[in-house]
This record gives sequence, structure tokens and C-alpha cells, in this order.
Amino acid sequence: MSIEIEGVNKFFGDFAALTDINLTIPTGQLTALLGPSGGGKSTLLRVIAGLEEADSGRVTIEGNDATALPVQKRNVGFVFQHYAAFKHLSVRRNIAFGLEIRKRPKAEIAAKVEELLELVHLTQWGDRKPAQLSGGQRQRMALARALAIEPTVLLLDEPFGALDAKVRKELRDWLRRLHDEVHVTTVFVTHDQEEALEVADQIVVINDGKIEQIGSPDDLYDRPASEFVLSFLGPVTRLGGNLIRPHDIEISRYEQAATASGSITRWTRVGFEVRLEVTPEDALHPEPVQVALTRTEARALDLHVGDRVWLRPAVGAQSVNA
Ligand SMILES: Nc1ncnc2c1ncn2[C@@H]1O[C@H](COP(=O)(O)OP(=O)(O)OP(=O)(O)O)[C@@H](O)[C@H]1O
Repeated sequence: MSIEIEGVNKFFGDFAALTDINLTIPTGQLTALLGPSGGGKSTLLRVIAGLEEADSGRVTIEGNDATALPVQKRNVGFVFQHYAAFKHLSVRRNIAFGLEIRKRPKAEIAAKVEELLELVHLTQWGDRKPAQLSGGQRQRMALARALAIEPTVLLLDEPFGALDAKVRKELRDWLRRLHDEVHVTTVFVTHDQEEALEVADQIVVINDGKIEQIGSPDDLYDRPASEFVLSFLGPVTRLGGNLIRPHDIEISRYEQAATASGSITRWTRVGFEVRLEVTPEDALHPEPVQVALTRTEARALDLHVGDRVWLRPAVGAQSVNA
């Protein structure tokens, strides 16, 4: 079983927001919808949720045709970037809300809420109001609230987008661990490639309303189907006419069977990394090449601006002819 999206098209006026989307979202896995702003990720998520109706195509959730089902009947849980909590209710009551409107027995609700508070590590904050929580804690409460109704699918639209980099990183590690515990089928919208690579079992790269590639993080990183996917998943540079990742370039002070020779025109240290710009002597490909190496490697080679060096793709490096 899974979520099947077949031949989905969505227009806003004459603007095609989604074009012929075909996708299987495997049950129990975490799938990331990754792509640049305006690419159509949120629209696709909203079509799965039933918040947006596709102009054509079909959505099947766990074997049931959901295309015409209203959002309330799809049994989906949501978390958005800016989570709208009930400000006057405690964290506990916020989490209980979905169960209360479903008129579940009080004792069952109380037990479920305690279980969820523990799952999202908020037990000691249960009696607080949402405004008394940090941004990261609020998003964890949102996840608990979405999970309370035991959704068939959990839909997350940039759930950590409004938080600072450190908290985002913590929450993404936490989300991965949470998912390993509860195994609910999860679709996660992000424009952050690192977030998708770290968290997802499957990544769907979406650009301009179309799917560019579907695969595991390793598939996409090691075998990008297009120049777009290669460059979206990390920095790229051009070496001898091919696109390649800066850390996949081997640099030497001595002439070898090399793709290009040139001189170092810039040397920058960023944390553990040294980034070099090498300007080739190649009349055909004169644009500067970006090379990344560890500080230890850079120190061993004793490189300086102005030095002449030789560059070639490292063994096993991925490149796309473009
Ligand atoms: N209700 C709407 N009416 C008109 N155009 C819309 C509507 N919703 C989305 N769009 C357009 O559809 C395109 C896709 O939007 P969508 O929000 O799905 O992109 P996204 O990939 O999620 O981007 P972001 O990361 O910025 O949220 C955009 O060009 C957007 O302007």
C-alpha cells in the first residue's frame, strides 16, 4: 500500500503549477518534496491533503480513491511553517483537540496526550500556553497534535522553516528519530537540500511544476539525472566543460594526466574547509574552477595564491556534461 499520484495537473488561471505528476509515496516512509521556491511543492502537498483540487489526475491513499474526498475524510495530519495553535489552551488541550472533537472517551484522550507529550519530549511543558514555548517546542507540539488523530499520512510543509539554523538541525534529527519510532507515512516539503538528504528515505525533486527526479538520497546525489538536480543538491563548478562538485576535484602541484592547469586566484577558509578558485590556462574553458578540500589536505599541499596547480576529477567523481 502507498499513496499513488497519477497524471495530476493543476492550473491557476493559465499558469501550470503542476504538470503530469506521477508519483508513488511508499507507506511508512519519509518522502521529501524538494525544489526551489515556486516549483509546486506546496501545491502538490495540498492536492494530496485535499486542500486543493487537481484539474485532472488521481490521488489514491492506501488503496482508496481520494480524488473526490474532502480533506476531513482523508485522515491526514498537517504541520505548516507557522503553526496556528489555540493560544488560550494549554499544550495538553491543544494536543487533545482533534480527539475531543471526535468525541473520544476522556480517559483514552488523557492517556493518548501523555503518550504524545512523551514522544515529542514536552511532558514537563504540558500545562503551559503555546506562547510560553520556544519556536522549536511549538513545532513539536504541532507534530504531536497532528499525530493525535493517528493519521494515515502526515503532511509537513516547511515545518522548521521559520526557525534558526541550529534549532532546525536539532529538529530534523529529532524528526528522523520520531519517524523511526512511529513509522507514519510522511511527506515533507523543503527547499533545503541538506534537510532532504539527511531526513528522507525518498526525495522527489520538483521544479517548474514538474518532477525532475525521484530516488533515494544516495541515488540523487551520486546519479543526478540532470544538470538541475546535480546543482540543486550541492555546489557545482565547471571543469573542462563538465559540471562537477568542488570537493570531487583532485588538485596537485605537479603535472599529471590532468584535465586542466591553472593558477590559484583565491584562497578562502570556511570552517573545516578550504575553498580555492583556480583560473585555468585553457582558452576554451577560461572560467575559474572552484575546488574544495579539507584544511588538512590544503596544509599538506602548502598551497598559496599564485601557485600553479593541476586539476582532475577524483576517482569515482560524478559529473554531468553540460
Ligand atoms: N492559489 C493560488 N493562486 C494562484 N497561483 C498560485 C496559488 N497557489 C500557488 N500559486 C502559484 O503556483 C506556483 C507553485 O506554488 P507552490 O506554493 O506550490 O510552490 P512551492 O514550491 O511550494 O514554493 P515555496 O517553497 O515558495 O512555498 C507558484 O508560482 C505560485 O505563485
